[in-house]
Amino acid sequence: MSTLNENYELRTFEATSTEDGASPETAGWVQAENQGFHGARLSDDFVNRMAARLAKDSQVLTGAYPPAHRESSLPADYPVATFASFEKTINVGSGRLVPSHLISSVTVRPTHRRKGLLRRMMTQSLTTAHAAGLPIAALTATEATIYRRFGFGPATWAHGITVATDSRFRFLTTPTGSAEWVDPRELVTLGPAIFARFHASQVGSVERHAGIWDRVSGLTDYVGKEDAAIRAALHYDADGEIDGFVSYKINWEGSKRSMEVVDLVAADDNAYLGLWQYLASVDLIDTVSWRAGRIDDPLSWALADPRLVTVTGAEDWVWLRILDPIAALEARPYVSDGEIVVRVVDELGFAAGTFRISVTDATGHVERADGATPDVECDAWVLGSLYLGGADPVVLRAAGQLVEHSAGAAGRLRTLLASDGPVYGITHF
Ligand SMILES: CC(=O)SCCNC(=O)CCNC(=O)[C@H](O)C(C)(C)COP(=O)(O)OP(=O)(O)OC[C@H]1O[C@@H](n2cnc3c(N)ncnc32)[C@H](O)[C@@H]1OP(=O)(O)O
Repeated sequence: MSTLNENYELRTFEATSTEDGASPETAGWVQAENQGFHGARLSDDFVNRMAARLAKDSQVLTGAYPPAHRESSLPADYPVATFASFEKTINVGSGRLVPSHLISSVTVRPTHRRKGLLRRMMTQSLTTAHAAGLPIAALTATEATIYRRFGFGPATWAHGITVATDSRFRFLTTPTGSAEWVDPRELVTLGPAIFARFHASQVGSVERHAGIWDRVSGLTDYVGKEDAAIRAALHYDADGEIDGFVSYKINWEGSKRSMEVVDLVAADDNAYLGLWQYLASVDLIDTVSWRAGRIDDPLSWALADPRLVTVTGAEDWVWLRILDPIAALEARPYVSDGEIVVRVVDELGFAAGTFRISVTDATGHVERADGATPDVECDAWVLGSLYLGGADPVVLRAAGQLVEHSAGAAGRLRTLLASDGPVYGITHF
């Protein structure tokens, strides 16, 4: 790798916003990050709003600044590369919420790419998180080819679905409760408590950051404009307590009328089906699409005609990186007892070594076993994919990404790392 990137100054600072607005450093970083994702130039008001959101989550921002600023270039406050990290919890099963290092906003200006700036910012950030004792790092990726080299593996997935909501839509068992329209802007206040219940119960869920609520409520789109086309409904349980919401947009294209779900959060299974009942009850609509459907979707099992649900796409969602295998593997729950020795190869070193995982009475004990013969061997990114139980070691062995040193070991690892429920999440960051 070229050492050209060493000429750049990396500055790391907390996102800062006061009553007077964003600090100049934060404002420049926000503009640069937005342009890195090909966004339109942002108004000062929206930059201040974004900065306030980043500051609310104590996001730590890194910018790369070239050694010499060209007079005719963008302002010197605009870094040529951006990187953000912040701490949130991930549900690793049985309601266990593990503090995690979330990485976001990774951009490098095209005129400065492939000089190792991403590698430098990533290595620095992971080293800091590891030193701080965070067992896991996580991100959502624009491209699936970037992050394996840094030890991240896909760990949760989503299905794009389109559901026919015409007169054939009928549940085998009717969910209880009812739905009611709400001003979508209310979701900024009502949404977080509903999400907290989802998050506490769903393995694979990532705690949400403050910026999400502006978008799902239509308060601001990606360039700061209000999206007044967003509509929303709440779901109430049989006792009248709010237990779910959906926000959505309606598309009219000639005679085709469809709805697109922006966000759907349910505190439990009944509320989930109740929200679909509501969506299917909207007149003049033929289909409802959602980018973030579950892989194991109860919807198709609940419907009299499961063929109403069409899977239109499959997407990797959260990518995990194990920073501390012992802490991470002891933090998650186990559904069966057993023992296995795993060797992890990690170019960056954080997860490298041989580890014995012993589970007794559903409690995991993990220790270094560097002299022991491993049962299986894999790269750090594979461990990230296996960690929550959403990926199958037997399939990874078939793909040539997990090596079995003792017969049947991939199958034993599958049993040992099985999750206590379908792995899924609805947080993009
Ligand atoms: C978590 C998130 O925020 S996801 C968002 C990612 N950002 C984007 O998609 C915005 C557009 N793209 C970019 O800004 C840049 O091209 C980035 C951030 C993807 C890469 O930044 P660069 O500084 O060019 O990467 P850098 O030079 O450090 O490359 C590091 C390694 O990744 C590889 N790499 C970089 N970009 C890509 C890519 N898009 N696809 C595959 N490999 C890549 C490089 O070849 C290099 O490999 P090596 O070190 O193993 O030889």
